[in-house]
Amino acid sequence: MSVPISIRNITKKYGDTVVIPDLSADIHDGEFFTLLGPSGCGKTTLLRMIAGFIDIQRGTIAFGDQVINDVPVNKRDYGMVFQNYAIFPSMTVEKNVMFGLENRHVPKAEAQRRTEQMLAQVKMEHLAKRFPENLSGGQQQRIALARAIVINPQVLLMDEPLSNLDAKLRIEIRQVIADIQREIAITTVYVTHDQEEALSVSDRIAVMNHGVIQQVASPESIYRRPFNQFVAGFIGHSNSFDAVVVENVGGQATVRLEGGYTFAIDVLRRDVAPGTHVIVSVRPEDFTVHDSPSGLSGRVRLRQFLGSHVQYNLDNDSGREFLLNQSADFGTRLFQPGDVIHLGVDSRAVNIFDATTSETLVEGVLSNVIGSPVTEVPAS
Ligand SMILES: Nc1ncnc2c1ncn2[C@@H]1O[C@H](COP(=O)(O)OP(=O)(O)OP(=O)(O)O)[C@@H](O)[C@H]1O
Repeated sequence: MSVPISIRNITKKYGDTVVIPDLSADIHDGEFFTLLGPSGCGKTTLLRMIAGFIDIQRGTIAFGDQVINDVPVNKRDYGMVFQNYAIFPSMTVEKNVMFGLENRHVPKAEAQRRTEQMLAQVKMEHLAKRFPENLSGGQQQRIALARAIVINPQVLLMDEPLSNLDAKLRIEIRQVIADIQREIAITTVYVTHDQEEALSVSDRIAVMNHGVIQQVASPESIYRRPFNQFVAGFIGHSNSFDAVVVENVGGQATVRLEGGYTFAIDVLRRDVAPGTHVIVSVRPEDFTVHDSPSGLSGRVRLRQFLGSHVQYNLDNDSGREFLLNQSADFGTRLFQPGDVIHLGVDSRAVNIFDATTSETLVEGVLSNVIGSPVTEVPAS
């Protein structure tokens, strides 16, 4: 039976180097929870602490009500899928999947039945008698997944399971993983540094940097309402403009960008005073192109056709570069290097960050990190 995982005040040091200073998180029963962050941010370390390969120096990790700090690796009730498949080369596909059941002394007939059922679920029943060396990487990872979940563990742990596969197989296998995870509703902790992968499969994502969770939220919230500039820049691309709040009457605000372009927004926290220096963050797809010379101007430096859209590298009046994405529909006007494009911003889609703390000033957006201060939003 699947259980929630509770992580409280976890610390990890290697010598004097603190890799995880103090981390807490709640992973809900049955959810697909992804640890996402740049290389070296500590996501594998955290996963390996849950798995029991790395000691928990301080803090606790619990599966349901059971604190597992002192439970040995082989007594923790999880299935794990690794980057390098880690299936036994000397055993057939069928034997690989059955291995965990035999270890748990499941009666032979039942073990056989569950193995067949599992192989059908990962669409590998026709290859049951093959040896791993005769399987592709994608097929090996299907077997690794089957082997991890056939034992009905409380938790499924996955450490960059797709990173050895080519781009097309990555998409195919991530759909297999997401489908099966939803079907059996097992609490899953998934580590990746690939943002598209995280956005596509997760119920919630924890974005990490330097051993600290920056934000925990749904993929849509992480992308649309990042809690700070790190999250905004790590997930997709964000253009940042220096700006100042001109007026703010109960959250109905006017903001002026460097260069003078001024626009109205209604999502600013109402406690942000006029005169406050802010960073306005705009996704490349959240500009509108003006026919008349008004708004924000950018001179085209480079145009790249990317299939579904055209990407322009533009220079603003101060010579700073920013990106614009336009759909590549038939009939969309293409600009040439040297052209000046006049733009407005979709004010619902912009994000505004405090220039000093880098944290969001959009009303109601929280980091949802356990233990972090909750910003009070005044009642209307
Ligand atoms: N055994 C070790 N001794 C010393 N430092 C280590 C050890 N293992 C990991 N580290 C350091 O701890 C930090 C976190 O490593 P970790 O592998 O958890 O990061 P990660 O986010 O999973 O990165 P990647 O995606 O590259 O695997 C890194 O700076 C790494 O160099």
